Amino acid sequence: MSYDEITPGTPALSNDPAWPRTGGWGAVPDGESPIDLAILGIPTSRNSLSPSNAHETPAAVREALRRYSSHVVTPGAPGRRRGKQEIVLDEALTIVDAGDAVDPDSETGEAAAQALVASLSARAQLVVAVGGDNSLTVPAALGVFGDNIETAGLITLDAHHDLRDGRSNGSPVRRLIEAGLNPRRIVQIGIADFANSAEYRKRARDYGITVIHRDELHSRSMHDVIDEALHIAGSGDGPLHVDLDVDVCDRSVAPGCPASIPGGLQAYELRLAARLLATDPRVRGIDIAEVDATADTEDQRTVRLAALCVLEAAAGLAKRLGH
Ligand SMILES: N=CN[C@@H](CCC(=O)O)C(=O)O
Repeated sequence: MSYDEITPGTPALSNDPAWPRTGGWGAVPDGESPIDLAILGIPTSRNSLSPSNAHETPAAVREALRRYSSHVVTPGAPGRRRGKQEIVLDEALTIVDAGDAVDPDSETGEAAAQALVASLSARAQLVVAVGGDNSLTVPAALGVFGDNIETAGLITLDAHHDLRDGRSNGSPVRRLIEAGLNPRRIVQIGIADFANSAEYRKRARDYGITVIHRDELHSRSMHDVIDEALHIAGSGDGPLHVDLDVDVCDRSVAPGCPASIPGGLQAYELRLAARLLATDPRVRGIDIAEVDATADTEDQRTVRLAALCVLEAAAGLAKRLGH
């Protein structure tokens, strides 16, 4: 679908040279020149517990990115007006699009996706992997951790523990622990009632995972929550990976996620979390999971939120790099 098809009646807007659009980033250049931000698609969907066409989402997110400008006013310290800076992401950062991993639902495809993330991570300050169902978190995180899994940490924004048995979108956190990730450096933000079970809650407790329940987020600022998460996940001084499962959001803003429920985070809360996390230099990878573009029938609002999370990650990275 072209940009003009999804915005009928606004051809002038799409052609305004004074309002350049983001996205459309080039492929990874040959050689070893450094990259600031690398994005790729990891289109997992076949092992999803709920039937999902999440494999169609990376392409939809790329299309949605074309709606937005990369103009950002980066905030100063919380509550302070000083320190604000105005930047254009596409000018401040070297951003590349590495395309999509092939058949990441299969074991060999998952290993190849992990290798692709690892190669990007060796060159880029931050890798953003667009899913795909939540099983993409395994190759995305393992690729980012590389040989440093023993010191690594994981932060999830997710309504679910993802500690199920087997291989699905409900098991990536357990699989990462079994691969060697220390569960005491896992922080799960936004775990929701009526979306998990006593058994999986017990697993989280037994592992020593830090759980910040959805209801806690009503009385704490996102800045405070993210600070705590970074402190715990980063305690090994190793690389951090962030899983943004969009089903942590309220169903009204994330209808394209099979498992989003009423009462979740607002869109701005997920966006703020993405930006704050990307600002920290220990965060080397972020994935965006569980959006099924074909179920996003309202007005593409879930795909648009996923695209904005990519841009928030870029804005956080720009701040990290001093822009
Ligand atoms: N990350 C998502 N986990 C959910 C998936 C549910 C679904 O696909 O319906 C879970 O384990 O319950």
